Amino acid sequence: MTSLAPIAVALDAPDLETAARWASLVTPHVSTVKVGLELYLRYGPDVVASVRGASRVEVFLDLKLHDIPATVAGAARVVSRLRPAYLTVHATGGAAMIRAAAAEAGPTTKIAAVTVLTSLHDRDLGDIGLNGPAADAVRRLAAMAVAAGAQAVVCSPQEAAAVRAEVGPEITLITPGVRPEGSAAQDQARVATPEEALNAGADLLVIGRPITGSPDPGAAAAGIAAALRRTGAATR
Ligand SMILES: O=c1ccn([C@@H]2O[C@H](COP(=O)(O)O)[C@@H](O)[C@H]2O)c(=O)[nH]1
Repeated sequence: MTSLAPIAVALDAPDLETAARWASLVTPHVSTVKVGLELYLRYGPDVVASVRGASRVEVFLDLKLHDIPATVAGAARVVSRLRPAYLTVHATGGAAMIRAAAAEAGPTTKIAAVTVLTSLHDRDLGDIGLNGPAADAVRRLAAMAVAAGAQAVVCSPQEAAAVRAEVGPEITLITPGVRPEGSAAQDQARVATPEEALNAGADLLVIGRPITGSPDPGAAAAGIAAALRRTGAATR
């Protein structure tokens, strides 16, 4: 049996039937499926069971919580009952907020701190009050988030090596902004290929539209997984 690729397929579908179909097609090949805001806001907690189906796939709940500590603590407590492997919060919510989320996440849920969205360019940072370039802001936010109890960090593959050096080997590095060679970047600004991301130290690659936009999402996921195995990147 071949091992599952360290890929979280972003199930950014407009409806549950499509998301569940994509999940059933990709789960023979990837370790994780990611549920984001569109699905969760439309269907609520039931969506997690629907995309899990009968598989043992890990679920990444990408809700990007960002509020005062007490509110985020309550949200983390409630969604931890769904036993997601990861739950995201925005690192810019600050250390107290991250600490509150980490205190409420169950033992099987890692709080993943989103540093600087991969859709932002260096030139966008000033407008949102962050001192750039993005690589510096990501490194600062990652260090703060981990010190506050985050067990995973979300950054672009372009910052993965610097973040790994900053936070050490125990923290799970998750990288969206992954595009196989020749795929359009779409609204992603800081991108790299799957092989580059893993070689830079990423543990889990978030890939959505390059897989789900394919006429055959199962084959697209299998192709990326096989390419990673061929280059040896997946066995880093
Ligand atoms: O910085 C971030 C944080 C989260 N995301 C999420 O990842 C996927 C990427 O999907 P693609 O189709 O591969 O672009 C999407 O669900 C985002 O919400 C991110 O892109 N960047």
